Amino acid sequence: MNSIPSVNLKDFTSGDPVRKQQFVDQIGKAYEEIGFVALKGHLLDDSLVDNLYTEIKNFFSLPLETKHKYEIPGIGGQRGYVSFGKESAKGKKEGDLKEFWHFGQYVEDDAERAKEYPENVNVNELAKFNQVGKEAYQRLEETAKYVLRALALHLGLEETYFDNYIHNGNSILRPIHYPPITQEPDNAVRAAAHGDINLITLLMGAQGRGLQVQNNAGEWIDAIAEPDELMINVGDMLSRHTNNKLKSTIHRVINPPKELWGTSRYSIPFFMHPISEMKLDVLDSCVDDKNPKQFDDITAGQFLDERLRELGLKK
Ligand SMILES: O=C(O)CCC(=O)C(=O)O
Ligand SMILES: [Fe+2]
Repeated sequence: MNSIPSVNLKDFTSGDPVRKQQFVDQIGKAYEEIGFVALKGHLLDDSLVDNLYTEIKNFFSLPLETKHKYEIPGIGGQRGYVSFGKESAKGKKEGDLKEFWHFGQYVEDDAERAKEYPENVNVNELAKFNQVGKEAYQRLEETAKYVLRALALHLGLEETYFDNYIHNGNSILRPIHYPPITQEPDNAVRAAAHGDINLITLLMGAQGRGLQVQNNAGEWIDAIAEPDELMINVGDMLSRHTNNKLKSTIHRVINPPKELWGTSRYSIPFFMHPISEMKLDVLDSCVDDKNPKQFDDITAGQFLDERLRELGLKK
């Protein structure tokens, strides 16, 4: 496969069983082959998208001293600001050429769960930043819920199988700024090749060139979305849970050609995580003689912890 298939979530939510099943089949096939789809019909409206870009560009334009106030030690970068070069892909020593922010879960109906997560960090300098981030988080989370319902059906599970695992889950919304490149980056790239940790990722901002996905033949193909599309991919948690039936595909963000070094890239992934106690143990339905069980049993919380250490975010 050398392009990313496009699907429309409105088919799934249309109420028409034929269109619904078509969506399930299309996304299921795409995730078994390339692990990525471009999704139309998501739940973010244009004004929310515009406001979110405005707010995050305003934030990353603040003076470095101001941004540093929001870099909170001891929480593995799970909320607030993470400065340039801090995160490196698993197994790579050079840091990625990016700075980012994390909005986390807004737990409003479960005091015990609320205690488990670090609090969201409020930016005082920007009046609308916190509220716009929360709205985008919740719209993306709702969009992701429907995508997971479609995947549950594809896997032969109850449609709502994932619902209780993702309600108040440990998802994060990560606006990223890749600043202009000012000197020869040697071995460093905007984002080195990696698989995502989580269940699925919904990515805003894949409209420009930069994101590339490795297909089965090992070739890097461009993943470029239409203006009204989100890029959505399978992460390692879902790949483990399905014994690699659904593919967590390696992807990267390459540096622009030299004449475009002066431009920033802004992208905004929403990493959909379940609650920490969800067992990622391989589903029985994904094991047979031809596909023996490939992964040890582990919970989502343990798996996340392991990976944050490998990324240099947790000590
Ligand atoms: O910036 C992008 O387009 C993709 C970023 C990405 O893959 C990630 O943060 O996991
Ligand atoms: Fe990624």
